[in-house]
Amino acid sequence: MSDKVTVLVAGSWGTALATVLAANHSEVYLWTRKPEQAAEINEAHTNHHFLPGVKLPGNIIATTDMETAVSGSKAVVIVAPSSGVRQVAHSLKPFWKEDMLCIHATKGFETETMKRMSTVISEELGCSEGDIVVLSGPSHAEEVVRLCPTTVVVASPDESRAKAAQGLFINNDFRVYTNRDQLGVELAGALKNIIALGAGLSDGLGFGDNAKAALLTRGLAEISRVGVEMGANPLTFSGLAGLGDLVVTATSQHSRNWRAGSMLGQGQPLNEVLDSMGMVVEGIRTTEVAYAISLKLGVQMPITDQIYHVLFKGRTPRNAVEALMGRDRKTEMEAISQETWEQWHS
Ligand SMILES: NC(=O)C1=CN([C@@H]2O[C@H](COP(=O)(O)OP(=O)(O)OC[C@H]3O[C@@H](n4cnc5c(N)ncnc54)[C@H](O)[C@@H]3O)[C@@H](O)[C@H]2O)C=CC1
Ligand SMILES: O=C(CO)COP(=O)(O)O
Repeated sequence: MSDKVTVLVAGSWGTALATVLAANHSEVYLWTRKPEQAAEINEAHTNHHFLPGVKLPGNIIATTDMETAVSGSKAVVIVAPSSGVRQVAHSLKPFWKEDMLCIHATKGFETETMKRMSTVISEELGCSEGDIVVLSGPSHAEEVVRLCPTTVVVASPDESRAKAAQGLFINNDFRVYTNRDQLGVELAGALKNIIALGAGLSDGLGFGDNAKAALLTRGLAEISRVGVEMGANPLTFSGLAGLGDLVVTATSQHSRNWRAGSMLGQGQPLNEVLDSMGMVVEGIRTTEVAYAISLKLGVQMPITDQIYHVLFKGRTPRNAVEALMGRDRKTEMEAISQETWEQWHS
């Protein structure tokens, strides 16, 4: 069987995952819609806008032609921003074969439909949601390409597919765990970006480590609360896709979500912040979706609620903090519903 694998799109994370795959496989095709970017990757072996100063392995072959990228491949990894995943999966469909493994590494929802990425991709490919494997966890592209030790999780209810994805990516620098909870892993990866925006806001306002620890802890509580309500395994949220990714995104200056939050906290307007980033900040659109989900399910997500009002309703970050600190007195264990508590203690 061919040792060719394919990554669909050449942003920061797609290119970084291509470098991991290039260490394990003879040919890695990297698809981009931009001819000048494909030429740069093939000729100079760089992708300077997304990963400045990084030399890419010579066995990464960039192309703008989907058929060339996909035909004969044993696995396709979709790494577009959530807003582009449906379009990319749609373009993939004519060349898609059922025996190809499909993995995605996108952290977000489709805003218009509030659907998860595995749902969107399976709709376009005409396969079952469980056939898609999600790759997530604490993994900044900038560190992965420097071969800093990194751990991620690959999740699918179909364990054989999760194991196949593990086999594709794992090496001494990039350790991969499997998990069956595709739903929980996808929710955790998307929702942590909201809390990372909040941590950036807090730092931008000049608050300290206490505030950030509170945001991370109570943020994880609301992510777990809504995740469990939607059917995820509570333990997923203390794993790599949950706690792990929350910590790395909310505390690292590599994080676009943290950086955007920090600029907002310093008083810059949202449109200026987004113009200056030049890369996707998934947490903005995810905040809209999570806010709508929390209203629809009647699940309290107080931090998400405040960040929604700061981003879209003109509330000042300081007023948002006052609102959070002035909430009714609570018991900490409301993080888990009584029903879930009883289920885990019966
Ligand atoms: N950068 C990172 O360290 C990590 C990113 N992620 C996730 O990976 C996803 C992608 O993020 P990045 O690569 O960082 O974004 P990026 O902003 O670095 O690159 C996005 C790329 O997608 C392309 N693109 C956008 N829409 C497209 C479409 N419809 N068709 C074709 N190409 C399209 C853009 O031209 C750009 O090249 C996001 O969901 C992000 O949360 C996950 C883990 C780490
Ligand atoms: O998900 C990430 C790291 O695991 C990347 O986060 P940002 O999109 O905030 O850079």
